[in-house]
Amino acid sequence: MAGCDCPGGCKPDTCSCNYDYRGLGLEWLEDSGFAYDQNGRVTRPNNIGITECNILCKCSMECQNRVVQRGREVKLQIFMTRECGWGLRTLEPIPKGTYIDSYLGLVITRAEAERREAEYRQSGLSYLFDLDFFEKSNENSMNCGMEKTLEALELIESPETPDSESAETQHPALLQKKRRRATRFGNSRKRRAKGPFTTGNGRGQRNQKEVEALSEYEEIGEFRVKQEKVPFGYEEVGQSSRTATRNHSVERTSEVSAAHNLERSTSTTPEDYRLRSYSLDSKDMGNVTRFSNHSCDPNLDIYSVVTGSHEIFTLALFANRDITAGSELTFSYSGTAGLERAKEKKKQLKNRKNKKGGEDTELFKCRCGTTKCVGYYWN
Ligand SMILES: C[S@@+](CC[C@H](N)C(=O)[O-])C[C@H]1O[C@@H](n2cnc3c(N)ncnc32)[C@H](O)[C@@H]1O
Repeated sequence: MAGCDCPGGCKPDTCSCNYDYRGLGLEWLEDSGFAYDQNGRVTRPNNIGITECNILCKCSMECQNRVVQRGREVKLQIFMTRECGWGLRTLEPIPKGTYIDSYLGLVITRAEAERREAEYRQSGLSYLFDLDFFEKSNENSMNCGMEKTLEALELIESPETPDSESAETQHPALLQKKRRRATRFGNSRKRRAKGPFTTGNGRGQRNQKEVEALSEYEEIGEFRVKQEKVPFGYEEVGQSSRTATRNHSVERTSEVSAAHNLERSTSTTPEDYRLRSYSLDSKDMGNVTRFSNHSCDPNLDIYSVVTGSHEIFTLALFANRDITAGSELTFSYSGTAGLERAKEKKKQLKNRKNKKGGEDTELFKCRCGTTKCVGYYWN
């Protein structure tokens, strides 16, 4: 993690936290200013990550490049909707581009998320959110923003110093690219661990008994990290692979599932790649955003925002249009680029319905009631 030291305050052209995408030849992103305007409203599309100034920067909290970390300012209310259970609405008008709040929850491995998803199907209520922004950027051509950034960054990365930890190589796009490159050149040092409960800290491997003997929590600086047994074990040799999220406040998540050995492993197969991803679960820990329902015509968009460590990004919700007081606040569970996937899912579910009686079809039936409703959502 690196901080900026801008004399006289941060300026988009000189602040090292603001990567100048225009300089990389990305004509599609005309605005090379900060991600936020003077009023703190987001100006970029949400298919590209935002890096805010952080705790190591010399600028104050008033800096134009700090919005999400200042927290929620909009008055919200949880209410009972007609069709979708509890929902979230605004008590005041919200101008387009305004930051609403961030989707918070317990960080768990993808494998654990899959286990919980099966459980949540019984109740029909799920609070899981996949942290797959970079994963989807790689595999989904619709998410061209990050893909183009990756291509452009490839041009400036120095081949002599691929492992340098400079500010530039700490950029999430580059971190991801480094991982991709490691995969491409087959220099992965990951190998499958011996047992299902084995964890590794990068310097050695712990057996199941040792894992059970570990204290439940570790205090690591400002982070509170919970060690968890993970159903799938991978050992990463030679790299520390700890992950954590900020303990923001009582309302915010204070626990983190640290599946040490899944983090930073370089993928060898699509299955490895999938399993090393993370998800958020806000069922037991989270904030008001956990009550935000899905809509096929949402008034909020989700942005991946880095406010500190690049290990875990924040899922920040911004208004994608002017919103009137009293309106329900919704986002697309399928992602901005996910409508096609939702339609595809609809087809698959219909086929399954013909074979099995259609329980799943009902489970993901969308009740957003908008004119753009595609009938089903997929989360
Ligand atoms: C993150 S929670 C949202 C809050 C939830 N409505 C509640 O009462 O706690 C997601 C769950 O809300 C319901 N839901 C959200 N959007 C929906 C929609 N468009 N159609 C049907 N159900 C929806 C589903 O049960 C889904 O699993």
